[in-house]
Amino acid sequence: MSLQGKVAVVTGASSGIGASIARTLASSGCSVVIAARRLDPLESLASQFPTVTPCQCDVTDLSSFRNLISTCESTYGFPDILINCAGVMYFTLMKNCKVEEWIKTVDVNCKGVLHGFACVVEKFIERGSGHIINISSDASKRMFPSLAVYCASKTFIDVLAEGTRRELVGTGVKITNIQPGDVKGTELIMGNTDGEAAEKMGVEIGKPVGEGFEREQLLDVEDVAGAVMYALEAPKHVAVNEVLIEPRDQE
Ligand SMILES: NC(=O)C1=CN([C@@H]2O[C@H](COP(=O)(O)OP(=O)(O)OC[C@H]3O[C@@H](n4cnc5c(N)ncnc54)[C@H](OP(=O)(O)O)[C@@H]3O)[C@@H](O)[C@H]2O)C=CC1
Ligand SMILES: CC(=O)[C@H](N)C(=O)O
Repeated sequence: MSLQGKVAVVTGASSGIGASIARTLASSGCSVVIAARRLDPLESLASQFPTVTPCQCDVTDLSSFRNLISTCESTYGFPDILINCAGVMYFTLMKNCKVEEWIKTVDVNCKGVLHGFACVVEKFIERGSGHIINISSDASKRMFPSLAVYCASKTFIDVLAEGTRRELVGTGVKITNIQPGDVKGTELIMGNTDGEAAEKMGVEIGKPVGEGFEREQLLDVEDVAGAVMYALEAPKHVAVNEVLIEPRDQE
């Protein structure tokens, strides 16, 4: 299915995977509203494409998410596609009780996605079409030490999506979860604080994801954007419900 003329909203588009998805959609003929809390990187990305508009949004705040969808509606029309990509990941050992980081993980990764559903599902059903894509993680499929809360948050997304998908069978609405393994060069672990947990995972706090890994142990952001395109471009009668995409040499 061609994406020419479609309207998309991408959260978490100020860096990493979300920025790559936004670039790919814009290059494929979509009008895109890109969202995150940091406006500067959004504006810089938007300046490279005639049909990309930045919108500051905190996905943990429902009214902020509603404002994002209204901005899209008044600029390009109600979205055909919502990409829930905003997310945080903290390596934390449960014994170190980083409660604030646990709560933030739940707020962004779980509540943020729920807010996205709240803003589009009803209208998608009414229109008989619409596609929600969630950037989940392979951490929803297998547990990693030091990531209990993160794994739980991504499992929440998978279960939410599958439950909603079953409820919506026959409505024309599609929901896809993309479950990437380690992706190179994103800012996901920059703000981590539990040094003991990070050390256990063999990562250095303050460095982008993948420092010191072999090439075949990492995906590029474009690989994840490619998986998103695969799901979006599938024929109308095909639902790509999940895509587990990992680097060749990830254990
Ligand atoms: N890198 C990896 O190895 C993998 C990443 N993922 C998932 O991919 C997604 C993107 O992560 P990635 O690109 O790696 O990391 P980045 O840290 O580069 O991107 C995270 C994005 O989320 C945004 N964000 C964080 N909190 C909020 C918030 N409250 N409201 C709105 N936006 C927010 C950030 O923008 P800002 O700070 O400006 O708000 C940023 O744009 C996440 O959901 C992550 O879990 C999944 C599997 C593997
Ligand atoms: C658990 C992981 O490290 C996964 N690659 C992710 O970043 O979600």
